[in-house]
Amino acid sequence: MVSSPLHPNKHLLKTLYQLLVNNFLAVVVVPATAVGVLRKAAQLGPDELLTRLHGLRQVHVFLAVFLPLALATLCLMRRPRSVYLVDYACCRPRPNCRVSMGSFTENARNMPYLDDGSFRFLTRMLERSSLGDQTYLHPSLHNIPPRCSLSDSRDEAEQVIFAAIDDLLAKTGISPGAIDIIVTNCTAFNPTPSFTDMIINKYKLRSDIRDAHISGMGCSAGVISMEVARNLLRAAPRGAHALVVSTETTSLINYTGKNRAMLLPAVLFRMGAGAVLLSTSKSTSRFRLTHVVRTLTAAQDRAYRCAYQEEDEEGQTGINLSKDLVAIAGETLKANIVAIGSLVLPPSEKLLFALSFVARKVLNRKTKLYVPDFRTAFQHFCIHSGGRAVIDAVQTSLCLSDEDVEPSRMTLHRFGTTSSSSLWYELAYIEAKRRTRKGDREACIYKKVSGSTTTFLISICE
Ligand SMILES: CC(C)(COP(=O)(O)OP(=O)(O)OC[C@H]1O[C@@H](n2cnc3c(N)ncnc32)[C@H](O)[C@@H]1OP(=O)(O)O)[C@@H](O)C(=O)NCCC(=O)NCCSC(=O)CC(=O)O
Repeated sequence: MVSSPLHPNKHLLKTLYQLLVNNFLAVVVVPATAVGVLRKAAQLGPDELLTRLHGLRQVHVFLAVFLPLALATLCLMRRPRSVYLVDYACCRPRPNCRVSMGSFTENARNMPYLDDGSFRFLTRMLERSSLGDQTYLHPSLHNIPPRCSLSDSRDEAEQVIFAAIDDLLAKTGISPGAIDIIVTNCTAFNPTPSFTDMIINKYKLRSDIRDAHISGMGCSAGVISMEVARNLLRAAPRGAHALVVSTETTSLINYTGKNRAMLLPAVLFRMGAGAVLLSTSKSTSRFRLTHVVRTLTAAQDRAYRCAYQEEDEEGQTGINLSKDLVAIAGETLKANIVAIGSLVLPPSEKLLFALSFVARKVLNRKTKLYVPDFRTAFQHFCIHSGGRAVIDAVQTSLCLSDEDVEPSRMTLHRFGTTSSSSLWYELAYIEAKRRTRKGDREACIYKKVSGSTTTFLISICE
């Protein structure tokens, strides 16, 4: 457990402080104003009050009522349309794709390109990875040596994408013809025709559909897809539907060299996909999307290179996961937290943060900056399960409990790193454990290649 429980007295004091600061208007301002008005009225007396009321001109009364009402209406009309999540589905790959630790190790032992040192590194990392015995890899990667042809990668993409969409259509009962927008994302595999064309062809979607595919943007591309779909929906007629599909093909892990940093993806990445239906209609929706907050640090060279597709010294292509990745994720998250905090934290946490910030600036640079208690803003956390060390780093940065990070650890254990779709597996885990209630808020925190952290918040309106 990262956060230790507070002493009962301190806990009571903190609860009182939160009640007072978070309800400052109701507890202090409103009663103080009411007392002031009543005292003034008592001083004036009923006759003087009536005379003053009669003295008010009609135009003043009209302006006092009409202007605030007109302003409030204008603000409401200018607000962007709310976007809702109708439902989501995760692909569970076919049983023949399942890969146990034993078979992974056995296969690795027989891979002609792995020398003893690389084999020992791979198996040691696998033991330390927290992955379980039931993750999935496409059958082409069970081969010795692995087959990684275009048709194998296409087959893998079709398997996971169609399984997730079929499940989503069955859950929501929506007909494919009612889909107006499709956004897909996959970092490593971008064939022609594109993933959106593949879906349009399979489900015979309408010819006036709007589509976009996002590639090369790592694990947070799932959230970026949601943002793109949300923006397209806001411009579409009311009640339109957007389908978002996030996946990663495991062909990305087919590296046949000896560079340790490039062998690591083979340990962590596994098959998976998530499909999500969004709409601007609230009637059948289960969640409301609230904010998407992005912090991009790709301008910094260290962050830019932390997950880098390249050729090694022998010309073998792979994704190089830098040892700096975890530290950079932590640093980026801190910057991201300031942006999220200003949007979602209650005034009590903002005040404590502001006070510690001022104390640090004015009094002593060594004063520790207060880490806001994000559990006051969210009930659930879906932290990208990009590796045990990534989850550890976020847990420590945000002072989260073991229970808060359990969905991420369990998703890593059961499905491995499924990249951009891991969020949907985590949400499914939380729901399967019946931990969600109406009004709960969830924070989905993603770290993507080139050093950006994307945070994406959803609230449940089920
Ligand atoms: C791989 C691990 C499970 C191993 O756990 P450990 O507790 O054993 O880790 P550790 O730091 O002690 O390291 C153990 C050994 O591995 C080596 N090692 C660790 N990370 C390495 C790397 N990136 N490249 C090369 N070697 C590496 C260390 O040098 C050490 O070697 P020696 O013992 O010989 O000195 C963990 O380090 C982990 O989860 N790392 C994060 C993986 C990651 O980058 N995930 C992001 C995926 S990308 C993603 O999610 C998408 C995106 O970002 O967009």
